[in-house]
Amino acid sequence: MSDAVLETRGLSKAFGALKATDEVSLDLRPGEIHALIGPNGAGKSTLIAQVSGALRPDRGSVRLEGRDVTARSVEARARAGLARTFQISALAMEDSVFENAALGALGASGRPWRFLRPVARDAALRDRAMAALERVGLQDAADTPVSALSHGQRRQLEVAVALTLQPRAFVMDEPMAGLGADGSRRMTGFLDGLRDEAPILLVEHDMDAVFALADRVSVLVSGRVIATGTVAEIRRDPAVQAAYLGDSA
Ligand SMILES: Nc1ncnc2c1ncn2[C@@H]1O[C@H](COP(=O)(O)OP(=O)(O)OP(=O)(O)O)[C@@H](O)[C@H]1O
Repeated sequence: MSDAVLETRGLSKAFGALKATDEVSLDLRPGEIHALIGPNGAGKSTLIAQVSGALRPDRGSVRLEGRDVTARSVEARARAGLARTFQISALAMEDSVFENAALGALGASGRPWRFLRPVARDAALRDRAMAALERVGLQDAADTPVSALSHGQRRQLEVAVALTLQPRAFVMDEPMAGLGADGSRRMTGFLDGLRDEAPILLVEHDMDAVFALADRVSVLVSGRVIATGTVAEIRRDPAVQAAYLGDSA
C-alpha cells in the first residue's frame, strides 16, 4: 500500500473540448514539498480545485491518508485534514487577525460557523488559534484588523488559518504571489520548516522558491504531467526544457 498522504489517480476534467486536466496521477509523501509547475493555462488551478473538492472531476480519484475523499465537499476534506491556502485572499478583512484564526479553528472543530462568539471563551479553540498565530509570527498583531496588515502578513495569516485545521496535508496556491523579493525569501524560509508538520503540494510560479523548496517537482503541460522528479532531474529533462523551462533553466 502507498504511504502517500495525498494521492490523485487519473484526475480528468474537460471544459467542452478542452482537457484542462488529463489523467493526472501524483502523490504527496510525508515530510515533502511537492511543487506543481507549468505554463499559464496548463491546468494547475483546475487540478488544485479537484484536489480540494471545489471542482468535481469527470474521472479519477483523490485519496487522503488512504481514504477516498473524491465525493466529499471542500469542508469535509478540510475537516479530514486537507488545508488549502488560496491564490486570492479568503480572509475576512474587517475582522481581527485573531478572529480569522479562530474561525479556522472553529471550522476544524466541526461546529457551526455561527458560534463564533463562544470561540473567544472556548479555551481550546482560542489556544489553537493563538498557537497558529505564534507559529507564523503574528501573535503581536492578534487584535489588528486584517485590512491593516501588509500583503505579506496576510499571506502569513492564511497559513495560520490553515494551521488551525491541524492539517495532515497542505495545498498551497501561489503563496509567494505579490510578496516581493524579501517577502518571498521569508515565506520560503517559513515553508521550509512547515513541511515537517504536514507535507505541502505547492503550486508556484516563483522558480527560485520552487527550486529552493521542492523535494520533488511535477510539470504539468496541457493538462498532463510530463515529468515528476527532483529539481535536478526536472532541470535536465529534455521534455521539460522544451515545453516549459527553456534554456535558462
Ligand atoms: N471554468 C472554466 N471553463 C472553461 N475553461 C476553463 C475553466 N477553468 C479553466 N479553464 C481552462 O482550462 C485550462 C486550464 O486552466 P487553469 O486555470 O487550470 O490553468 P493554470 O495552469 O492554473 O493557469 P495559470 O498558471 O495561468 O493560473 C485553461 O485553458 C483555461 O482557460
